[in-house]
Amino acid sequence: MADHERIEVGKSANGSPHDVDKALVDNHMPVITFRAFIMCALVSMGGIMFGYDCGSIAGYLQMPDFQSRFANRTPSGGYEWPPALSGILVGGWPIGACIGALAAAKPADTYGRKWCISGWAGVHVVGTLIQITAMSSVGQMIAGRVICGIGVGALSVLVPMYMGESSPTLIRGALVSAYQLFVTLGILLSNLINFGTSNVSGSAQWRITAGIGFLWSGTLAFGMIFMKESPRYAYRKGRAEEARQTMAVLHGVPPNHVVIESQTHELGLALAEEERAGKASFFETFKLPRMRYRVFLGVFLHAGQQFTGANYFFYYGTTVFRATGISNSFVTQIILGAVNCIMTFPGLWMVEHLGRRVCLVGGALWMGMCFLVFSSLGAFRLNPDTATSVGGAMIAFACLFISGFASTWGPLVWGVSSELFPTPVRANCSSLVTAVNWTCNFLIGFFTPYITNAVGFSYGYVFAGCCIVEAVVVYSCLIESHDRTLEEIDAMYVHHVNPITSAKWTPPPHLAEEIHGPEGPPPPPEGGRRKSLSAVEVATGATPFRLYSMAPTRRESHTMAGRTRAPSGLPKSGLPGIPDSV
Ligand SMILES: OC[C@H]1O[C@](O)(CO)[C@@H](O)[C@@H]1O
Repeated sequence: MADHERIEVGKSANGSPHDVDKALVDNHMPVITFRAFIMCALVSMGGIMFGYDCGSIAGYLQMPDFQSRFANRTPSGGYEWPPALSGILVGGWPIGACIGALAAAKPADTYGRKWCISGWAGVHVVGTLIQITAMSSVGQMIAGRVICGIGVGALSVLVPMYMGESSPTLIRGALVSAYQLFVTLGILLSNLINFGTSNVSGSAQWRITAGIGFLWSGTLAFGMIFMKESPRYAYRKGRAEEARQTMAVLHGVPPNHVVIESQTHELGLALAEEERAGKASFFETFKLPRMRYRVFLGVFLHAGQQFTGANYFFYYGTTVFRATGISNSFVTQIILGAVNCIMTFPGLWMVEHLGRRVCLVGGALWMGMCFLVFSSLGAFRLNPDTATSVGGAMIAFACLFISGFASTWGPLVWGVSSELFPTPVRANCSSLVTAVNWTCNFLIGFFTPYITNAVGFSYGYVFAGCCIVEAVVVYSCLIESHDRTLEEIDAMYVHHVNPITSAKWTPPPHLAEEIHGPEGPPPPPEGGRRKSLSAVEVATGATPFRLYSMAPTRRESHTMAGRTRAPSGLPKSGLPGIPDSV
């Protein structure tokens, strides 16, 4: 249809009766508008803040001015970090983040996404202020880290949620996946800035890096004031016209465009379906068919992501590589940060072409192998005479490890775990697994100094062992969800499909109809094949596009804690208080 051509369609794109006789237009829709670009650039600051905080501490611990203020003096006149101190300086941040992630959802539903994002970024500004003004009080420094963690943790839930709810359809999938990319970019930026300031004299060494942190959080806190509320949130609050106007502005089309009409209608359907499906309480979650198994898998994947050992390098890399005798460990940290950022791109391609199981099992085996070599070199070959060659080889294996992490377990775990959970329990399960991720992140941050003090580089064998266990568990327990609808994944777990052969599974005819209804499988969403769910769903249970499972098909009941009658021969919802038939 020609651009700007006005058409009378007689009724809405969805044929909804209330829109009959409304004039719709179907003119050209740009891929991205200036307004949408500014919105995305602004909220991506949330991802950068995550990575920046995570990556900067490694450098601080090695900076002489930071040590002279906060570390303990040794009898020889130097400085040392008692394990408890460095552990809490590093680990206080993920503990704060865990609290922030758990606290974020409720106020975001009450006050709206945009004001909460601005507010939590403001919390981060306060945390940074506390850190930067610390003269020699380590308690103040720790408090600042925890407060920054609270801000980042809350934003780790809200930023992907806002992106998913607001960004134009055509770029939504790419943008939401890009969140992990911004995290890796933040790590790299902090590594580069630490490198630049490490030779500056005085407290500017670390205060410059910390001060630049204001740029991300201050811009986000201030900039959000001028952003529009997420259309999905506005719609839920009964402000349908505002939602329509916002979508129109972000898509660069008039409010009566067919796409806006269709999306407004879908918001209505999604909301009605969510209300119909209801929410299961935390304990009811475990009574659903095979939910204990699936929750175990989700928790395992998130704990596993942390116990691959990636944060051993991101938090303590500078210390680790100084111990190998490498002259500038800040450079090594930059190399690791760059590998982490760049290798996230092939990961996005691999998961779509090789599938989840191959990526996760292959990634875990690869990382395990890298840690085996890394630790063996450090434990048995490293001595003052071999420091340059062995230290160099250790850096090479650390880079190979990070490549494996960044292209598999780093980004994939968030999407894969969310595909495990049916709609009514997704919010509960997602909070649980996010909290597990942050808690394990804390465990690595806190206990690493104790363990490395005791066993040195042999610590890497623990991570190697974890990676191998992870490969075995994923191989034996995780169903291949690539190119499957949520209904199929759900049914495959409920019907005990063998994970090892799951990629080739086709539903027997009677089940195919239960899954898809008599019309067969629904068409894929805009833009081709269905992709893994994003951090949006993980964090909130919200869905950036309308899920197949939210379509009001009759089969949903048997696996999705539905309120309708469970089809014969299939497990019932098992939820107390939710009747099997209505
Ligand atoms: O890119 C590395 C970063 O990614 C995460 O695993 C989150 O997915 C962080 O814990 C880590 O610091």
